[in-house]
Amino acid sequence: MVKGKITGLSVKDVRFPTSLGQHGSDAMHTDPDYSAAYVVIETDAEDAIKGYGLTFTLGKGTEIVVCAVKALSHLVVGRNLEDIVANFRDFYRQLTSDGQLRWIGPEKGVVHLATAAVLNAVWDLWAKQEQKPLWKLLVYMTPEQLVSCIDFRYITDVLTEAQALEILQNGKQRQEAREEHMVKHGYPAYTTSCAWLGYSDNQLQKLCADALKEGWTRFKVKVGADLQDDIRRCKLIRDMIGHDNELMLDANQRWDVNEAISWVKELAVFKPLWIEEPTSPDDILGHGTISKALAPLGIGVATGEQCHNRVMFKQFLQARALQYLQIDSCRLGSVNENLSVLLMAKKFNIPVCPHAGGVGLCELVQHLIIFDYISVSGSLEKRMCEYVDHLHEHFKHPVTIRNAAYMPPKDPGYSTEMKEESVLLYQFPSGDIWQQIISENTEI
Ligand SMILES: C[C@H](O)[C@@H](O)[C@@H](O)[C@H](O)C(=O)O
Ligand SMILES: [Mg+2]
Repeated sequence: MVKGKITGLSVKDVRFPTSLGQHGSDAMHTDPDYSAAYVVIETDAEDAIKGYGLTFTLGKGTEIVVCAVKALSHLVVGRNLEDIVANFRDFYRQLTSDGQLRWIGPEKGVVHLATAAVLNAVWDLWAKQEQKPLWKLLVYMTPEQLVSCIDFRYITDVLTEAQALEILQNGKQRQEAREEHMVKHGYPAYTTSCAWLGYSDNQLQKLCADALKEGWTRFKVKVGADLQDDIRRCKLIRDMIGHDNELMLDANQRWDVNEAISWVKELAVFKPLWIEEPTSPDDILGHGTISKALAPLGIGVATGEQCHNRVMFKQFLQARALQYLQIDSCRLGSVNENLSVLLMAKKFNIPVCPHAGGVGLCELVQHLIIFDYISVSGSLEKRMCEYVDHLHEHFKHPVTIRNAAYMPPKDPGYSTEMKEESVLLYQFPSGDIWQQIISENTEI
């Protein structure tokens, strides 16, 4: 039973200088400093449990998300947690439909990233008070409770509340067996850690060899800046992993539509399973054109990490413009909006392969995709969750990867809580790490 009134909400700008090692670099984001707007909510409950939430950014601009979180806080502080979870849809709508704030959205951009950070903290608090990892809180909620958390506005033309209920009721069948499978085998993952665009060939080969030894069988490589480089690096990695293992490509929105088609055709020889973000994340029809052109080659289109909201995902699904749907735990309106997208993906029979990496994205999205398998999709076919091997040491309950699979978290909450010393050290710009970088004037 949840309790307590939210008495405080704080938000911090926490940045990790990953650009110094080119970790996370791609054809469009050549110097990412993996960062987070990190939210902590407190209540007056005796248990003094706090809720931790975050959204993911690349360094610059995190301060703007911090401002947006502060702009939302008047809707959160003073609310009873019991009222929030009993009317979660209403609370979601209050955060996303404030008559003035929605003008800088609606449900997109900075204000939606801020909404994600705040709601992620609320879900963390709720799961902790129920003493369950979030995935288990969701699995053991009734279909009615789950549906009550979803704002169906703008998607009822493809998913009504009644259709969502039916999917979830069907999902209750044999869910114990699927939960057992998750606890025993975990959720299948792929790695992006070997082939960031800024890594040298030697780095790529060393990391790939290490990953193969660790049992990884699915690899994603960054492409899009230079075709000859892409051909060389794709050949390198394909030769190392062999033809029994999966290779995916990620262009991070670099190309125009026709350029994407011709460029990927040049890389088809390496038999990629998908091309990720081939063009603008806003170009739904463009993704459809690319999907159709590459289908004869057996190459799918994957996208979602920068897809604003459920309405965009609805149209991607309606237009058959993607073959792999990549939800993100911090881009969409938290668990609430991710639930609606998981249900729409099930309705269209499209596999969900979540985006992860960054700061905490692995820690968070593992809960959502484990729930998806147990209670919504019921399938692991053509499904895998991204894993990136950076920054887990800064979390109190970091992910556990075994045999290239996410093992279900056991600790209560949404795995969002960072170590206090990490927050202190990497807070921007006051943290010691940043004071040192700034004083050395290291190009950052
Ligand atoms: C800037 C980031 O590292 C992106 O390159 C990363 O999220 C990437 O798109 C991915 O799919 O992991
Ligand atoms: Mg990507």
